[in-house]
Amino acid sequence: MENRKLIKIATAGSVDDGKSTLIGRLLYDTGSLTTDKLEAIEKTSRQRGFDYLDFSLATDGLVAEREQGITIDVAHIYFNTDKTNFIVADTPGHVEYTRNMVTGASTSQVAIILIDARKGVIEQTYRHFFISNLLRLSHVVVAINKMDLVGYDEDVFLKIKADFDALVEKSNFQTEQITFIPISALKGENIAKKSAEMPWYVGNTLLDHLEVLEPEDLQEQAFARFPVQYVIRPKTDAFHDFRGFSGKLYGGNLNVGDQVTILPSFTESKIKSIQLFDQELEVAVPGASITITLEDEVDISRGDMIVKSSELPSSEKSITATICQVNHKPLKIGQKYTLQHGVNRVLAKVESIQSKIQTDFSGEESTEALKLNDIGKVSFKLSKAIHFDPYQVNRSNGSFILIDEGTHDTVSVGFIF
Ligand SMILES: Nc1nc2c(ncn2[C@@H]2O[C@H](COP(=O)(O)OP(=O)(O)OP(=O)(O)O)[C@@H](O)[C@H]2O)c(=O)[nH]1
Repeated sequence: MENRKLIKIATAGSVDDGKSTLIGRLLYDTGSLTTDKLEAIEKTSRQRGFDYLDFSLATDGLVAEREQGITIDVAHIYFNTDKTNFIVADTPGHVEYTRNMVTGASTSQVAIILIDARKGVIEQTYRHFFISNLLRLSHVVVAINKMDLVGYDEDVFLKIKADFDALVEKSNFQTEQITFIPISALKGENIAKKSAEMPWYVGNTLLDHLEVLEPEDLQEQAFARFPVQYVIRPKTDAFHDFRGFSGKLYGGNLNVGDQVTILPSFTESKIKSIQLFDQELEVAVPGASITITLEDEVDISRGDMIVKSSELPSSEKSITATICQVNHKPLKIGQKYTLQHGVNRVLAKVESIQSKIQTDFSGEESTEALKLNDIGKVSFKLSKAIHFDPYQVNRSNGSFILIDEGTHDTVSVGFIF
């Protein structure tokens, strides 16, 4: 199997900063646009009387997807270079940007925060950076766009960089890397080719920078977590003893012979075999969709989690989490929701709202309710324990959604720290 790097990117920008244009330009410069699409862009640009190609048209007509039961406009756009596959989660900037960005970014490793060179750092830039921070995106690229409209002036770039640096200072953000790149998405300056207009900029082009990133995959440094998706019990006699547990492995490796604990029963056994399609493995790595069998006959059902006995997660009936409210109905103290953690569902009652967090880094304030797009710290009592890791250790095992029991709508996304 070809082993190409996969980089997942979240884009964040305010209305008209040029997000669509940038994505279209990346598609164009990597040869990822179909001839049909390119012809349509050329035709529409001509009709509109432009003397340039309007790449913002490239992402038009993409279907909105449903993610985790949230009706939300997140389009996943794919492009690739010789070495790397990229997925961009494109979320509209204008409406409900917090919930859109949270959803789009929660599976990404890299955030591109767009800033209009004419406007500089604005309030929404704070929010975008805050969310990148909250979701632990390991790399942030600050793309200062529309440099053509400020005469490709280095001083404009330096001023915005200084303002952003001041924001980083205020935030205590432990990012691995923040990179500033002056670009013109429209003209293609510093996207795939180095700009002759900005000789003062000595760094990489955006595409080169994205290609050399080695985003630390949080999952790979964590503990092995294997939520069981299916229990396989073939009926034929030949396979009488076979009982396989299928699912996707998150976190660390699992090996044949590992002593494991099955949650929530806390029963112990040993891994007898690991299969990947029809291949027998000694070791399974994170991200692999595998079927495992155990030495003992253990009662396991969908939603149970198999972990190494030496690496147990936290098991708690009371949790405190950072919540982003993604529904018009506010979250209030005393309310009950269905909390979905992986494939498991438990009842959750809001015990207290500890604070609402200001996304401009000005601090926290007390509140009785969290409204749409608010972010806050909330404590819950659960009907049953969930078995979780902190989000910074294992993203999938450290996050959850809250579902309204009446409407079945997702009302919040939560991250346990
Ligand atoms: N001069 C110049 N104009 C740009 C550049 N990038 C984008 N634009 C223009 O800015 C306007 C907004 O660009 P879009 O790409 O539609 O912006 P957006 O951020 O996707 O906007 P929303 O879709 O509303 O979120 C369009 O008229 C673009 O042609 C740039 O680098 N230079």
